Amino acid sequence: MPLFINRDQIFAHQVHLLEHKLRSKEERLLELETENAILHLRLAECLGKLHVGHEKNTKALDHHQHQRNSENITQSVLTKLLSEVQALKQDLSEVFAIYVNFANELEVQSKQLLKKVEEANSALKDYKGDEVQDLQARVEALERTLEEEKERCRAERQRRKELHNILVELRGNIRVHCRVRPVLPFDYIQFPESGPAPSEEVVYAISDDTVVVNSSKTGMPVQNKIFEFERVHGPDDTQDAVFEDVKPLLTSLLDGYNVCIMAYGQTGSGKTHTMIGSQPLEEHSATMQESQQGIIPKAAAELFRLISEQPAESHTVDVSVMEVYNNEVFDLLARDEQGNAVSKHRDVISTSSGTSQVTSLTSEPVFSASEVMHIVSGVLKLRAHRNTLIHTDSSRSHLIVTLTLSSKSPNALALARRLQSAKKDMQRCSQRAWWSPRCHRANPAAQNSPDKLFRSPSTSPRLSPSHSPCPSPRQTISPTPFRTKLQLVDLAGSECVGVSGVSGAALWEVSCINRSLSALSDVLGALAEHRPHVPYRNSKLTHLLQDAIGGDAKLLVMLCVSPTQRFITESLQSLGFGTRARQVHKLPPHRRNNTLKDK
Ligand SMILES: Nc1ncnc2c1ncn2[C@@H]1O[C@H](COP(=O)(O)OP(=O)(O)OP(=O)(O)O)[C@@H](O)[C@H]1O
Repeated sequence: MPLFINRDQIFAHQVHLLEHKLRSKEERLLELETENAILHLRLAECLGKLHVGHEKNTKALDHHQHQRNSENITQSVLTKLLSEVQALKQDLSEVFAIYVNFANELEVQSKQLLKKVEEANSALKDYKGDEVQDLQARVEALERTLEEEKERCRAERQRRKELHNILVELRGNIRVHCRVRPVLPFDYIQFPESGPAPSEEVVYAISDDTVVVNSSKTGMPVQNKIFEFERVHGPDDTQDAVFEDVKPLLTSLLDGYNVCIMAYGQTGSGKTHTMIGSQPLEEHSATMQESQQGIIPKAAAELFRLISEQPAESHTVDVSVMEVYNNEVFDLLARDEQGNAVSKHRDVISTSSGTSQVTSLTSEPVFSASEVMHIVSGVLKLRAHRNTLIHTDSSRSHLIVTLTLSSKSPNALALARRLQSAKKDMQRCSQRAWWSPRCHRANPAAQNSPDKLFRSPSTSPRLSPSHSPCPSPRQTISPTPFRTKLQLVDLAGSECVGVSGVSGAALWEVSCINRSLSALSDVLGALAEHRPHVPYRNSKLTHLLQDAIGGDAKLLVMLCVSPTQRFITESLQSLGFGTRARQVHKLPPHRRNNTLKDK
């Protein structure tokens, strides 16, 4: 190891040491600075916390101060309230004292009043003894008189009705009933912009014999047109209610009158509903609900009920059904060689006694109402129907159901009518005999045995016996059955071609329907005006119904009317037809001596 260390080396060594120390000092300084910064941070944190604590403290102090203030206020309010309660208590005790005084006073006063009332009552009793009792008696008497008057009025109304009915019968008037149906979906009018809208109701049944139509023309005030008929039914009237007023005619049938009930009205006005009922064809049977049945099933039931009250086996009933379609008569009970149901064309002829008759018309014996309806519902399928804009199932033909009643042991009234009728027929025939060779020629045929013409009811089907023109005196006293006819007619509906929207074959149908209804109207016009010629033969319908319309049968026209503005023209036309029908004075109805004619 060298002994001499030069100064530079020592110096360098010292510098190195000093540099080392400096570095250590600097490091230490850095550490201290870091610590200082941390301590600064902590200080800041502590200062922050101190500030928050100070704030909290201040708030708590404030709160405390506020509480103390509130307590002071509450205390003062309580003190005030207490003094007020004290004052109120004082007032209350004063009021109570007043009330007690008042109650005592009231008691004294009511006692005094009661005493006065008792005194007044006893005074009134003395008074009532004379004038009030007298007044009371007069009021009671007046009430009694009023009741009696009301009763008399009711009886008078009833009597007026009965007398009117007798008058109608004596004058031979046609009875007209009217039924206004309810508003139905097809009463709605289809507007291109807004779709369907209900048409306004304008036809009202205002009483049991009056219909009012609110008729308005554009720019004119509304006019009420009033129509009176023997009976008017409103939209709420049931099938039973409608039949109730038709029922007496069935008794007339057994008393020897021919009867015809005919439904007239525009298409869709409710004729088929009224005459048959409103259920699908298949259901037109005995099973149709009784309340839903129309006049035909109800009349058949009533007829058989009336027969059941007569001596057994005294009556037989035959049914025939025909339709007038496109002015031709069709027998709906006819059968082909194989026995299948076919509708066959038939002719209507006039007999020399002035009646009309359908040739070779098939009739079947029936023994109950359900049998009648079974046959009728069977042939309804053959009836012409069509779908029109107004009515989806519109009848295109006039349907005529005839029930012929043959009576072997007629009642006294029927016998009297028969005698009277026989006399008339003999007179008529003897007057005609001097000029009518046909009358003489016809007599031998008329003397045929009744058995040849009236087969046993069990043989079915059979042809209706044809009329012979003149009876002989011997025949008038022969004890053979006599016949009365119940004709039930569901006419096809009148309609405007434009409204029903039909064309082609359907147009021809409408034209035929309208022409036959107009012919019916013409016949009524001629009868009402007593014209010498009545144009029965202008249509098959009028020719066929000649006896019912102009003869001595009891005829009831059931007008069916739609209630809405949409069909007002047709409704007014139907009501006008009914009014015209009422004006017809026919021969007073009498029993026709069918025995003689049929022989
Ligand atoms: N009084 C009524 N109550 C309830 N519905 C009714 C009434 N009258 C008619 N209707 C209904 O109105 C519709 C038309 O009635 P209906 O078939 O009897 O008319 P219509 O006069 O016979 O018509 P058309 O002459 O075209 O055959 C049916 O659906 C029927 O059920």
